[in-house]
Amino acid sequence: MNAKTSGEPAICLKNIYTAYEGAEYPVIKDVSIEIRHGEFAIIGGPNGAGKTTLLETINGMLKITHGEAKVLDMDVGSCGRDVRKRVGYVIQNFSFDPMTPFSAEEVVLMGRYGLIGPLKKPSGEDLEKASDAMKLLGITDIAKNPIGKLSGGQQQKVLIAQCIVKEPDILLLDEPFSNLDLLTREYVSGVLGDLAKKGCTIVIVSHAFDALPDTGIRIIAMNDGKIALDETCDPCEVEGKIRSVSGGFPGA
Ligand SMILES: Nc1ncnc2c1ncn2[C@@H]1O[C@H](COP(=O)(O)OP(=O)(O)OP(=O)(O)O)[C@@H](O)[C@H]1O
Repeated sequence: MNAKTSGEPAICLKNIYTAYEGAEYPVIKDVSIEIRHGEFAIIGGPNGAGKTTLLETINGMLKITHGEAKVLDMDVGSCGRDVRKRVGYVIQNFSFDPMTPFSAEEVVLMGRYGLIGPLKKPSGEDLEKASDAMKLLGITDIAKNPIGKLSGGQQQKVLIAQCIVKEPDILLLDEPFSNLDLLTREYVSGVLGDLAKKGCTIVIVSHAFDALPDTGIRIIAMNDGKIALDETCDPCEVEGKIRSVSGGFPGA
């Protein structure tokens, strides 16, 4: 029985502390949250608050020093690799060398590799799913272009398509809108909202709140490694709520 059928939340953190290797103090401090299947959650808060660190904790990439973390019913500390097979993660700071020897469609197809298995060729179905994901993100016309020679926004759409083609149960996206123009932000946000309606849990770290889907948004605002606010509201209320816990600009 998987987490979806057992009625367990998709993500369940209890009194979690996470520290980077060699660091004296934890970044994430005593965080407890439950995020249900199909929820659309935004993690906000000031620079350095621990938002990326929280995503990487959920994805089993960092050492949990205290507490209990379960994702899709699996213990994150001992089953990180299995967790990552079912979680899509779009990282914040990506950069492709202009000479990277892969086309956009090859990068999208890489999202299927975990499902295909080692040393196996993609099937017709894999190619079809990659093609569908590219259509969904509106990048079919650049499919054959070298990834390193695309614009930042085009590369971002390729990386989102790569995660979608994996058909994950949870999608973690770190500032996915940072390179996208307003209309594209609105469109991609709608795509993510539709995925949530189909049961995929969406967790987005973002500083941009002007193009959220028209659905209940769970806001998790962080400050200094802790949860400062956790509630569900309408999209138009998100920015005000994040501002209310972010404080002023340091030095202002
Ligand atoms: N690889 C690392 N090793 C050690 N400390 C790190 C590492 N990455 C981040 N940190 C520290 O963890 C803290 C939280 O960083 P994190 O990237 O999670 O913040 P954030 O809220 O995502 O910030 P931003 O909005 O600027 O992206 C910061 O104090 C940062 O210096």
